[in-house]
Amino acid sequence: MTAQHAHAEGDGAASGSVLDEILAGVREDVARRQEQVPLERIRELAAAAPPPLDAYAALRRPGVAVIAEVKRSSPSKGQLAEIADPADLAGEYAAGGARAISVLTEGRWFGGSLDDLAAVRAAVNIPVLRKDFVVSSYQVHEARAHGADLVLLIVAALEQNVLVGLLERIESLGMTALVEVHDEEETDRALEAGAQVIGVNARNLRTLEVDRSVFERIAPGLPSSIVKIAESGVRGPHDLIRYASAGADAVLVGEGLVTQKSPREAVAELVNAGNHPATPRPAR
Ligand SMILES: O=C(O)c1ccccc1NCC(=O)[C@H](O)[C@H](O)COP(=O)(O)O
Repeated sequence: MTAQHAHAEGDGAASGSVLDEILAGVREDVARRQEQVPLERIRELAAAAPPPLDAYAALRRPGVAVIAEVKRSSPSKGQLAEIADPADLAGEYAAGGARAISVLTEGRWFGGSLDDLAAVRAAVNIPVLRKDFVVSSYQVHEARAHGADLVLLIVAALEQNVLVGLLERIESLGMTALVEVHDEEETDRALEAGAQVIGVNARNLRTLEVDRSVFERIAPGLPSSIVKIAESGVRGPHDLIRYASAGADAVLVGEGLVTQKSPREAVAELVNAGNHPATPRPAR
């Protein structure tokens, strides 16, 4: 099945197999890259990279932080935007006041790459997230070697012992893990694993539908020390304010930015809403 198939027919999503299909492709791609650049070499490159930025501190600063995503396409929507120069887009996001940049590095479904990550890293001085389907420590070292400060871990994609191991590996390299959940059970697993930054993704991985109320259900139960990120479904300031009312420290936004004529202005609008005195602040 292709990304276009899932978008056009919705069948892969309904069958619950989109995540499995993505993971199968990711495993093949990682194995191929590892043949070209062995683990030992990628570890050396990671060790030689400039030190990571403190993403936890950046996302805890006052106001609702905007994490702006470099997103070309997706299983739910197919192609969203031609992004010829991800570094330029990231520069626009940063100029608009984004607190961090998310870079999708998965190639088959999202049209991303590690080259995108490296280009964005070189262009901005704010934390950069490797947003991918990370299942192995090789990918964590790759992330660091290409300048990531944050790495996404999707609880639904990982056995608990693997989640714990990857989280520890990310932290041992000085990076921050953004641990993504979709329901209460995954949230318990994220907390048990020791996550400090939790993203509640409103997009259901089976149906690909966005349900913003999932954040409203889960976020209030999270300890105040946890950075709470609302992922997906922000189409304008009204969605940011809705998530802020439920305790969001940050929102992660893709489609709502890449489809705008001026991504810089679109980010600035969200940032202004996040800083507005009337916008609720998370309880600390
Ligand atoms: O975007 C998708 O269709 C998708 C499908 C399956 C797994 C992940 C998917 N997206 C990754 C993301 O989490 C989003 O890119 C991110 O939260 C931004 O969402 P949005 O602002 O709604 O583009």
